[in-house]
Amino acid sequence: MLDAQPLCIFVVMEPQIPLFNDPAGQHITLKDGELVYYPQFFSLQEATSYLQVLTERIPWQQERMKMYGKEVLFPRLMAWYGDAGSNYAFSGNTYTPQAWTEELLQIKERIEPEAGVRFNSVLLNRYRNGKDSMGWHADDEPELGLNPVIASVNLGASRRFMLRHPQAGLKYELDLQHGSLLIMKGALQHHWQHQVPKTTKVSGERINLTFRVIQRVR
Ligand SMILES: O=C(O)CCC(=O)C(=O)O
Ligand SMILES: [Fe+2]
Repeated sequence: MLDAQPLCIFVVMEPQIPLFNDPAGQHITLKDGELVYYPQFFSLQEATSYLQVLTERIPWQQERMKMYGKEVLFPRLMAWYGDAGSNYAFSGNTYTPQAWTEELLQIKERIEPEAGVRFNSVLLNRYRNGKDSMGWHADDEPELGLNPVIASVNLGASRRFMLRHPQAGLKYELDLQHGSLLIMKGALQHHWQHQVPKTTKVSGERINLTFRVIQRVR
């Protein structure tokens, strides 16, 4: 049984007011995967400015997916940016990237030295309030290749990020705060799933950016 007797490792990050950026990363070694969490990767001012600019300038769309033969709306807004050709297929759709904006390129260049890879695309998700969410999944599409490095930038309301390793019965959770960076790497996407559940505790907006390397450019 998947969720029987999970070994619960529970981490709650202290809420902090990041006036200055602090690039210190917390290395979290999990069975079959690795996380590096930088609670204050961007300063409060930078993070707030990116949140505002992205909220206003990105042509956010509510996409549809097929679920059990029915068309349903994703419970969040999305956008896909990247190098020409870095098409990405998931949940029954293929997304063609829009050309990089200045802000997205700036963020990409800031995080690449930490991630140690050059990203060619980014998926943007906008959670309008606590009712918006993302269900359990792994970022294990063939385009992402073996052991992908995925860098996740968080702006706006803190949301709980939950991970589970169904085979080993393990769980791990952390709150992703405004201005933070989470790097997922190693075999994580092949063994762990993650989600951002709905919550009644959050009413504010949140934008998450997951920078990725799409390997098979079509
Ligand atoms: O919003 C988040 O923190 C998670 C985003 C995510 O898992 C994804 O875009 O694949
Ligand atoms: Fe994901």
